[in-house]
Amino acid sequence: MKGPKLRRGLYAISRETADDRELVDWAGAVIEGGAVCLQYRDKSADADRRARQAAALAAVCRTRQVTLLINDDVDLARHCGADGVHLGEDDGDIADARRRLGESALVGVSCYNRADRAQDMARAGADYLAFGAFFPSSSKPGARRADTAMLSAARTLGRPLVAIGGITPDNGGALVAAGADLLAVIGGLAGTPDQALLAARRYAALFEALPSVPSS
Ligand SMILES: Cc1ncc(COP(=O)(O)OP(=O)(O)O)c(N)n1
Ligand SMILES: Cc1ncsc1CCOP(=O)(O)O
Ligand SMILES: [Mg+2]
Repeated sequence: MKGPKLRRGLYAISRETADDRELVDWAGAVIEGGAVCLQYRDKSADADRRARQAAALAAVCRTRQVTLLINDDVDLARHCGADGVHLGEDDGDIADARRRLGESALVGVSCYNRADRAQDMARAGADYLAFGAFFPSSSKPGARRADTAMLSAARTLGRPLVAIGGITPDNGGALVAAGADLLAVIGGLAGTPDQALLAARRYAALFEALPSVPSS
């Protein structure tokens, strides 16, 4: 039996910060603005900070009933009680993550601009397929680029689709119209908590304005 469900909407990804309070305030603001899913993404080698911050986000997300995924790190996801993990092509496989996290864990994967990988990952049981970067991203300048045709084609795979990379409230509508179920955003949610809240509202509004694209 599957546990947490992935809702359609804004998928907010954290920026790295040494300031725990700033991270928690940001999380509260984007959730208030309508984010349905959060990802803790910290590529630092500071294991104590990662454990502390992931636990803090887990507490916020539990209280607000928002899905929490951890980037890259299955052990951290298990220790903090997150709903699951996000895995890229070098971050381990779905079956191993499920063995370690349990059957009900959510496991989302990066597919970049690769239709073959998306098909393989859908077969392997990914809970969502992420494509991108759709636009230049200052958070990940070297990210491979994808186009909206990939999203439309991936509707046949029957999995929720996530779009990432340089997404703003102004360019995100085209991705939702092309079939994205979630928009994953880092830089567009930067700033003070008030700024993050207002930006989150604008992303969330894109999903209210546009119906979900049926799987073909
Ligand atoms: C929702 C989402 N999509 C893609 C990524 C990128 O994952 P990956 O390619 O493993 O790169 P890093 O984020 O680990 O640098 C993501 N994190 N989240
Ligand atoms: C992690 C990642 N993978 C592809 S683009 C990207 C960064 C997304 O951040 P932003 O929303 O600031 O472009
Ligand atoms: Mg990764």
